[in-house]
Amino acid sequence: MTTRAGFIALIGEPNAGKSTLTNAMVGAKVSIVTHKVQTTRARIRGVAMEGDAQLVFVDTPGLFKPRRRLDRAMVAAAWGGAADADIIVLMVEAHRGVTEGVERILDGLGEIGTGRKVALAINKIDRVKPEVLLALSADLNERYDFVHTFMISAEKGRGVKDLRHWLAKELPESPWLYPEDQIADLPMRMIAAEMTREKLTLRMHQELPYQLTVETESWEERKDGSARVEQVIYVARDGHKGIILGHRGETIKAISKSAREELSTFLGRKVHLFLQIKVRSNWLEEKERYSEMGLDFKDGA
Ligand SMILES: Nc1nc2c(ncn2[C@@H]2O[C@H](COP(=O)(O)OP(=O)(O)OP(=O)(O)O)[C@@H](O)[C@H]2O)c(=O)[nH]1
Repeated sequence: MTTRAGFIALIGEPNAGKSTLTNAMVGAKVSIVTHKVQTTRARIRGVAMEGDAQLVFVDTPGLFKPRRRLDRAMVAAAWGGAADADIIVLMVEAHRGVTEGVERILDGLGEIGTGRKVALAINKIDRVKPEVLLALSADLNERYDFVHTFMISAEKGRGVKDLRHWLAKELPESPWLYPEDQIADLPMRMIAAEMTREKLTLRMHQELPYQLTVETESWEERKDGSARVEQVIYVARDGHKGIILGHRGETIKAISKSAREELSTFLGRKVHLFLQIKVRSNWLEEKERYSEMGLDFKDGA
């Protein structure tokens, strides 16, 4: 069997609908993988299967006019994600048309886009009349040589199938980048633990993030449709516990809030998240900790 696989970067102004489209692409059929890939500059947003092709969507921060240093770093990261991708899809909002921001992105594409497949996806078509769409498509195609133009509504799911089908066809022949069963089976509780670990990593400094691990201890589906999730943060030292708790527990509260919000958005329903910190000086030597992370524990290693 010939398989195809590759990275697809969705770029566009903030609010163009990149996250909505990723979710629509991944759909119910497959799970989504949310984790940082150390070797790639961008974050993997979702993995979708289409026939024999595996589509890996990479998240890029919205492209906007950088003002501060942080802005510049984010925009650079977005372009970095795009430059590493096999296919770039530029998302433009139908009702906003060619804004200054879109013009700037087109200029950027001119610089990095040569020899790459760049498709145009005019999103939010539910918000405009067909004649507006045709004019916009013509205008954009005059400004940049897109290999294909799609008219979509990521939110309503219109045109999403066609786009996914096309992407699958255009990806290079390659073995899958993620084992199919791993994606399908990646347990939700592991993804949820990763989300909390990510929030911890963002807040903690230096080596602390490498000395902790997060496990989901219990996951209870409640009658009202919400989920009750209990997680344990294992730290290696007593002092680390205090740092994660923060003054009057403020740090852990903030971490818990952002992890809960992300998980809740991901699941599309309410989540009650409870975090507990346990000190286990030797957790790095414990076999169960590794299997919880989906890693092999190598004896003697
Ligand atoms: N009417 C309409 N709204 C949409 C459509 N797609 C996305 N939206 C809305 O547009 C808003 C932004 O969507 P996101 O998917 O968060 O946009 P994004 O590009 O990921 O935004 P950033 O992460 O800020 O870069 C949300 O309120 C969506 O509900 C669409 O097809 N039609």
